[in-house]
Amino acid sequence: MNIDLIFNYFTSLTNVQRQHFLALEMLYQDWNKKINVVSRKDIDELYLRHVLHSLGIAKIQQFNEGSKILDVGTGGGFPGIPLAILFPDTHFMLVDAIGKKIKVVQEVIDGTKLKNVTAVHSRVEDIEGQFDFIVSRAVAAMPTFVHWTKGKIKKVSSHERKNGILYLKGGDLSEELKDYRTVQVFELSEYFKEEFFETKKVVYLPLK
Ligand SMILES: C[S@@+](CC[C@H](N)C(=O)[O-])C[C@H]1O[C@@H](n2cnc3c(N)ncnc32)[C@H](O)[C@@H]1O
Repeated sequence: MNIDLIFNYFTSLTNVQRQHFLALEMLYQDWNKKINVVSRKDIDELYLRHVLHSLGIAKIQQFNEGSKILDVGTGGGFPGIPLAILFPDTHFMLVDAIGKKIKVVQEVIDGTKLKNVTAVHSRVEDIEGQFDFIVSRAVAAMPTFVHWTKGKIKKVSSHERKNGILYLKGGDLSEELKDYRTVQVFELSEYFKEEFFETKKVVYLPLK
């Protein structure tokens, strides 16, 4: 596995952040044997396909100290765990409807001793509270996702960019996004040169 990918694209990490990123390899290798949260093929490319991909959101949006981020349908912790390592002063709530996935996320939180992450076993529709941004990857088409997360984004922004959804998506999104006039699509190939990112994007949908 190639941790250098992370260190080369994020050059100002502290020692603690580097240790956290390094720890992910063992934790996911171990836990994935017990509870499958990452496909067998992908686990060998954890740093590329999961960690660096998750961090693509940070190339578009940096999170302020004290802000609150919700990761919907986090599965094994993506994109929430890598982002929580990168932004230790921001609070992340990671939610998934499947308990055994949240079990793995909790083990990763305990194993890294991350203090700024809460893992919650719930459908997102049942989550209370409001967040600055909602992040996600591979959970639902945008209309369904917007419906599920309605009312969960704070109206007042503490970032220059308006609060909203930051969603990792791939491929042709013209049909899926055609009804959203304010949506912005950022190509991750502009930030990461690996072939994996050729079709990968961050979709930003500001709160109405
Ligand atoms: C394909 S997985 C993606 C996992 C992770 N985001 C990733 O990219 O590796 C989709 C996840 O969304 C979760 N999910 C689907 N609908 C949900 C809902 N309404 N509330 C919470 N989690 C949900 C599923 O349980 C599943 O773990």
